[in-house]
Amino acid sequence: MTAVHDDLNLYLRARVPMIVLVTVEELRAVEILDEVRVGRDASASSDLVVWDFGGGLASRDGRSLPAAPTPETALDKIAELARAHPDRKDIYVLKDFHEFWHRSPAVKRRLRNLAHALVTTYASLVVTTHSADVPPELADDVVVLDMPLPDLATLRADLDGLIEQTRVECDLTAHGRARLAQAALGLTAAQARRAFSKAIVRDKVLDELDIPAVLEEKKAVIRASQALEFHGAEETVDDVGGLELLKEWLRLREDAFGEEAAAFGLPAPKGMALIGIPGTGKSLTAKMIGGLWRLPLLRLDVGALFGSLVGESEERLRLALKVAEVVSPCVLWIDEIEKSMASGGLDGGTSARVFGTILTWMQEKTEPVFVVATANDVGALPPETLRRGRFDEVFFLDLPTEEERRDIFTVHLRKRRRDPAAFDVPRLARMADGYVGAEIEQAVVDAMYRAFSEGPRDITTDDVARALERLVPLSKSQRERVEDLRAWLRDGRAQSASFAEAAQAARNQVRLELA
Ligand SMILES: Nc1ncnc2c1ncn2[C@@H]1O[C@H](COP(=O)(O)OP(=O)(O)OP(=O)(O)O)[C@@H](O)[C@H]1O
Repeated sequence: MTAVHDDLNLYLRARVPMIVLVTVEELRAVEILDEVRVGRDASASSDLVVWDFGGGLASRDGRSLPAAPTPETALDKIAELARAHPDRKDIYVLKDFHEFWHRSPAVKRRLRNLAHALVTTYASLVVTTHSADVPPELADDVVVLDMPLPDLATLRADLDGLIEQTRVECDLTAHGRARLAQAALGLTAAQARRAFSKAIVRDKVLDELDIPAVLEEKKAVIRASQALEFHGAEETVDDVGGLELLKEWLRLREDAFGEEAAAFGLPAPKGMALIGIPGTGKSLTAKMIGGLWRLPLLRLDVGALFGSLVGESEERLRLALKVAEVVSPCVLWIDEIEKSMASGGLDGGTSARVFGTILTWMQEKTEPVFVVATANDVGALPPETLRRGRFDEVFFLDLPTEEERRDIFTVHLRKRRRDPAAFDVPRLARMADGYVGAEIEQAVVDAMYRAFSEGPRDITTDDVARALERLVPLSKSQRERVEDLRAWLRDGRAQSASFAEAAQAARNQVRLELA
């Protein structure tokens, strides 16, 4: 039994007349409702009756039911049936109703009437829909229940069932089976079944090699949701130059999602915001956290949330957040969160609603999903966004200090298989005052191109120095924008990400006070 079984059972017992079950998994929803019905009353005095636009009313118990080709007739017939047998604990499931309840006042009215009429019977009405967009007139009469994606136990049971059914050769231990089921977390039951079946069909054996295959399948499905993307844990702490304070903060929380931490009474970290000038390593840091904490990293592309149909954006967002919850513990990286506010109300309030949904979810989430929100335009963010309670810490990634620039040159020279000791890194770091990490990387790469085209010969400090001179850093070309952002830091609204910077800020503060 899952939490959704318990919730449904509770509402049915409480005789709530109408339940709206929000899910993309219609089949699973009907199965769960049937399990709840049987668990509650296995006698012949309860039936599960499903209506859809193509098939009319259909009884689980094979009873013959009146024809009901339209939503209006369906509601009328259900009212008649319930009135004729007020003691039956029948569950009527209505599919496709979201297609009608916004468009037809007659459907809306009949639904309300039916909900009121069912109060005097033992029958219940369940509407399955993929959108929680219930018409406001019905809000008083319904309970909206979000059906989560299948949990590990459900997927494990499905996998075991499939293995038995197909009699496939299974080389997996119990632990291996659990890992295979875990790889499918975040998929719907049907998608998981497809991924398992594909793995079985591939070589007629189920073994450890199928785990990456199921993970790949999951990546593809999640990518198709258009707003979420899986990232492998490829970045390590060594790929990030500087940002020592930020790294220290993360290291301290490295094991915070484990069982031991929970037993110790530690709350799981909620999230962090990374604010800063473009190219200072915000995205890089987000990717590094997944690697450092050995957690799956999901990137939510806020821009991709926005669909052309009404309600589509919120729908995509809700699905994405659901996936993150079910995959948890995980890191959810909300890239360029300010984009969700970007249209300035020109889209009929969609962006404001999307943004509001993200903030409310962050405030209320109970699953261990660590949110990393990145932004480089704080002007677009309402001030309450970065309130404590939502984030454990707000970090500001400033222009790198000289020491950090040395670190960043070292990282990128090493990355390109060059020995940093063969370069005058301190000279380059001094020259690169005002350059961000991305620009330093670009200078190294530009120098390599030049050296390659002139020989090829190996690159030297002078090549990199010349590449730096050719580059106009953002801190110069967009001085005002950069200064605005830095002023924001000075206002004390964020924690500096670098040790040296923090020390410098403290020194400046002391100087200011003395003056
Ligand atoms: N501190 C750093 N150490 C090493 N490399 C860095 C650092 N900062 C930036 N880089 C390099 O620059 C690239 C781009 O940086 P990144 O995308 O992380 O910046 P960002 O702050 O997210 O920028 P934007 O706001 O434009 O998305 C990184 O992939 C990395 O190669």
